[in-house]
Amino acid sequence: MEGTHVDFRREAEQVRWLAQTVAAKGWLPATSGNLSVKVSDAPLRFAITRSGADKQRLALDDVLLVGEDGRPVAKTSHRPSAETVVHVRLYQSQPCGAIVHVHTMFNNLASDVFFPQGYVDLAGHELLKALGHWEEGARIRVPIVENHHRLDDLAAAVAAQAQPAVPGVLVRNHGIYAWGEDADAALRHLEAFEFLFEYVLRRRQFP
Ligand SMILES: CSC[C@@H](O)[C@@H](O)C(=O)COP(=O)(O)O
Ligand SMILES: [Zn+2]
Repeated sequence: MEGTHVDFRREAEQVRWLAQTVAAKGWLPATSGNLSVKVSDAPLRFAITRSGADKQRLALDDVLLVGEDGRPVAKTSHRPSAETVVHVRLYQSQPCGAIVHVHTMFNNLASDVFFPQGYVDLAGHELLKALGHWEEGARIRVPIVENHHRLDDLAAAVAAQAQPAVPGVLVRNHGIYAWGEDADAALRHLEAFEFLFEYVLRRRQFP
């Protein structure tokens, strides 16, 4: 089969590292979430978790190489993540090398509470620097899209709202897609978003 020779061990190890790191935080409950690391741009190839894998115990074998059609490049008995199409659309539209999708309590709450206004407003926080905003008075809006049942629609909605200056898109009562230039940056962005969502929600309890 075409492409079976592609060596993606380094990217597969990065996916496993990301998955285990994020799973240890409790951010991938009940086999939810999916994670990927780009291997090449032309043609687009990336390493992604298989569908239904428990990321706490992810093996290298649970990471598949897929192409821009979202299908495995080589023969495998596993299916790639059901949400692979979202990763495809993000790689095609954003300058990024890794994508993490997680379901957490605070990103679900934030996506629900702020859905009517369409975004989560983040301002006045030191941790905005971790999202690349070093300017004084930094303020960003993290977009929230509907949790479309059809994954092509979900992918289109996420890609339409994605922007390089805000490396994440929330999906209503589902989770977040966050990305970065590499695995370290994607994890840093995710950690910053999760901290800030928790802060914004907890802050509402005080006058
Ligand atoms: C197990 S519920 C979560 C899934 O429906 C989905 O949203 C998800 O994030 C994981 O899908 P997957 O196909 O395992 O990558
Ligand atoms: Zn999901």
